[in-house]
Amino acid sequence: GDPISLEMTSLPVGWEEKISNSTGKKYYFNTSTKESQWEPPMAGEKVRCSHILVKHKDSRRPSSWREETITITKEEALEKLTGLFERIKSGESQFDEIAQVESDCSSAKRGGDLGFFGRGQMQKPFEDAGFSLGVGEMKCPVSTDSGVHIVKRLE
Ligand SMILES: O=C(N[C@H](Cc1nc2ccccc2[nH]1)C(=O)O)c1cc2ccccc2s1
Repeated sequence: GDPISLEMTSLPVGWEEKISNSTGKKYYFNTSTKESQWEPPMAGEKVRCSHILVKHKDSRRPSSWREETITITKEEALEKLTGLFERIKSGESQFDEIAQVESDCSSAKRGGDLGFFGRGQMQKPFEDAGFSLGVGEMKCPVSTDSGVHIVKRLE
């Protein structure tokens, strides 16, 4: 039969090893995020999520680009969040358009896109939601010290 080609796959999917033209040193390039880094990418599993955050008066930092001092209660924040979630589920509005206008996270500028993250990088309830979702799925509400979120897994 055909010779079996054994390819040593030590890099996570989407990463390539390259040689720097200026230094001749090895570096690593992510073909989907276009990120490059000198250290080999952690082989740990990663997910890419976007989110919509509604902060409230008890949030860790009750301030955002939207509002200097956030005074709504957690209950009011949840009511706002579920209203946004209904608009997204009904197809009335797109997730990224809502995030750009309504999210209290600075990622609002990127339609809520947080990029890729591995375990141990985000607050635990958010991480657990991100790693429990299938690609394209959403979870609402997810509560962290920052406020209440709609989480959507992108990759
Ligand atoms: O922690 C952030 N922003 C905080 C709010 C916040 N708290 C979070 C908790 C979990 C996941 C995302 C979260 N965003 C803020 O603006 O007060 C991040 C902003 C951005 C922007 C781009 C990519 C990653 C991140 S993480």
